[in-house]
Amino acid sequence: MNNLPVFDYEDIQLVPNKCIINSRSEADTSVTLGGHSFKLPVVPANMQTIIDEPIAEYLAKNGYFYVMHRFDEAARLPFIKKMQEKGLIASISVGVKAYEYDFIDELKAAQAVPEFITIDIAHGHADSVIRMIKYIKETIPETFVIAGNVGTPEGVRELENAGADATKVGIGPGKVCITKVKTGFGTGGWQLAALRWCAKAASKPIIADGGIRTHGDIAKSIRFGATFVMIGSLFAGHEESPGQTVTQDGELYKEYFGSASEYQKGEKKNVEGKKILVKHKGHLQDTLTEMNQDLQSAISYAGGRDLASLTKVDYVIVKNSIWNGDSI
Ligand SMILES: NC(=O)C1=CN([C@@H]2O[C@H](COP(=O)(O)OP(=O)(O)OC[C@H]3O[C@@H](n4cnc5c(N)ncnc54)[C@H](OP(=O)(O)O)[C@@H]3O)[C@@H](O)[C@H]2O)C=CC1
Ligand SMILES: Nc1nc2c(ncn2[C@@H]2O[C@H](COP(=O)(O)O)[C@@H](O)[C@H]2O)c(=O)[nH]1
Repeated sequence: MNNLPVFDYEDIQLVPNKCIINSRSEADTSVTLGGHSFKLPVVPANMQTIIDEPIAEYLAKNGYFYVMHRFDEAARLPFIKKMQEKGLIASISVGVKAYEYDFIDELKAAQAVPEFITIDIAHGHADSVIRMIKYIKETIPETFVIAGNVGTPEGVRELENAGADATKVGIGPGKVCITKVKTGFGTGGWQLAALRWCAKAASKPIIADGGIRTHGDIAKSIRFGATFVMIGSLFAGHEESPGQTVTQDGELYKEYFGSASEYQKGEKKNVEGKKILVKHKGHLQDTLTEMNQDLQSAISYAGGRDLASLTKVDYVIVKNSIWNGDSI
């Protein structure tokens, strides 16, 4: 562990290879998860200020993966039914409290089995999560289970061994996360190295969660072992984003708060998240389109035609020098 190379997104640059395509539009950014193909290896975070039902429906209809948040518990069953009636993928989140076991039973009884369930817990390397993975797999085995979050190879292995179909890596690298300062723990500041460490132990897909600040970080995540990346802050500022719109000094902003913030919890207990304002930045589809183009360009620099080409490129560690004082 003490010999583990420690770096984060801003410390890494990928090294270009000879280009083999004639146009970036030839590069294929599609990815498969749970037997379904998606346009981009990117999923908006399952947080209340990032995703709501209209966004989920938009993403599913347009070939993008989504994970609905778990904070409107009663809405989940009707949501699954509505999506499936429309022929769309149902992808929801659950916690680990006792009533969530009843909810899984309810899904089975109602024959409303979602294609994807994400077990969404701060400290996912836990017996409570292992029990829930096993219960879902016993009760509704056809559901693809994503479990997390973890930050170590042991965490990945234990959740995979319990039956998780994919694991989510990232403890505390999020933009509205305060876990690292409140507890002293996590992968904040070395998320990319933690991803690499975890990916080496994984035998199933990994979703890198938190800390993505630029579109180039998506390519870097894939280089270091992620199949998907989960992103909050870059999706928080859209016209469609569910967060409250706020005007300050004549500028438009959107609220973005942590799932463990007091704004989410409604009380100041075990708070590990905060609220920030994110600059309003137009429409969701514009960001998805730009991410797609940037990832196509990354694939061309990797010297390939698809995401697999990113997984083998060389890289250099350039400690904190990527910005060189620049900004986008
Ligand atoms: N990715 C990340 O770094 C983090 C993400 N979050 C997000 O915040 C939300 C709330 O998470 P969470 O608090 O887990 O959800 P819940 O409030 O639903 O807690 C789930 C269960 O786990 C218990 N629990 C929570 N944290 C711990 C812990 N550190 N040790 C032992 N038991 C624990 C809780 O009990 P009790 O509350 O009594 O301890 C509760 O029974 C989630 O959406 C999560 O993704 C939060 C922090 C970090
Ligand atoms: N420590 C906390 N982490 C949180 C909280 N709410 C969400 N999250 C995690 O952050 C990512 C999004 O990160 P970003 O850098 O892309 O903005 C999200 O998917 C969760 O894993 C929280 O309250 N505390």
